[in-house]
Amino acid sequence: MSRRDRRQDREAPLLDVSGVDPEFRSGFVCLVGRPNAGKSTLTNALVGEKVAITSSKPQTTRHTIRGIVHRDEFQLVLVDTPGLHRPRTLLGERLNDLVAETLNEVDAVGMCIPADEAIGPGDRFIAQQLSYLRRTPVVAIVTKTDKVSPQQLAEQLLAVTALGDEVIGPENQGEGFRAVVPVSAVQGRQVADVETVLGDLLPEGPPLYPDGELTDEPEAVMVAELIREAALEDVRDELPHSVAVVVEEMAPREDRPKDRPLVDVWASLYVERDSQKGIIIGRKGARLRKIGQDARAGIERMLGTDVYLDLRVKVARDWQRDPKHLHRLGM
Ligand SMILES: Nc1nc2c(ncn2[C@@H]2O[C@H](COP(=O)(O)OP(=O)(O)OP(=O)(O)O)[C@@H](O)[C@H]2O)c(=O)[nH]1
Repeated sequence: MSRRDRRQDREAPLLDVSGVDPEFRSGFVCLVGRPNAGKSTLTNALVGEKVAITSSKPQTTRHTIRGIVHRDEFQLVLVDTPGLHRPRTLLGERLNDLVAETLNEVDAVGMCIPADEAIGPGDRFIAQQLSYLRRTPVVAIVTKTDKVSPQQLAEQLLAVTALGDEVIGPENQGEGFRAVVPVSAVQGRQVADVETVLGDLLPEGPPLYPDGELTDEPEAVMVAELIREAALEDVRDELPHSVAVVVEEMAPREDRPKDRPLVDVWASLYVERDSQKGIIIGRKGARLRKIGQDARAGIERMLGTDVYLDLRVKVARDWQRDPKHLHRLGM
């Protein structure tokens, strides 16, 4: 199946494209990079609203969340992947499968490398994986430029170019990085350059989604991410990868006045051990109450309505290693 056929095969909403400029471009771009490289923050900066969840600790982005960048000349559908990393647990292997699948479907890949950290084995590993993508162009994005001096940035740009030439260069039948673009997503510096470089790599085609649509991720998944983020606040060091959230049910409450709708959300927060359950619940339930309040505030902001959140903490022993649990948790 050609890339163009695959694009038509996707369940994009039906659009009236009769008035579209024939030179309009549209397509899918995937940001990859080792954990903490700045992928989620850049996605947010490009899309202009909080769709991907950021955190200061690695590997919080378990779901593939798309943000859509609408411009006059192109529409760029961003796929924010989990950190591409060496598999350790079963969960790790699943993440890498997901990454591999995603990468084969996209029109361009942006490899994020932080400006303030030396290129390491993790970056090299990812670049090697990208060297297997024969046709998809890879752009290197040097992130967090606000954290380094101009001199350090210049050195990093050279080092990144060298990495591209070495790992995906002519010796491996590649052409190195198609471009190397510096950016500070936090300060909004050169975000437009990243957009232009990626937009230029998209094939000609009509918009894939209606204007104004920021993400096609089901709301329940975004709600689960918001709860998970609230749960990890303050305890990231203790429970880095051991929390998963399932939204069991989500529905507008009946019999509400039209101008004051309310959405009921029933969710379960899974941890791996009883001791972790204790941490989440906290002294006399104080932490769980705070998680509930924070998550509810975030969900209300996202949905624009009042929300009632019923949050239960459950133990699913070693869920990261158990395929049945992973399936149940939507992974
Ligand atoms: N100063 C500065 N910090 C940044 C910038 N971009 C990201 N960060 C910080 O770097 C950390 C990691 O950023 P994320 O966007 O969550 O990184 P990620 O690559 O999505 O991480 P994973 O989800 O773990 O793969 C966060 O603390 C961000 O605030 C930037 O342009 N400047």
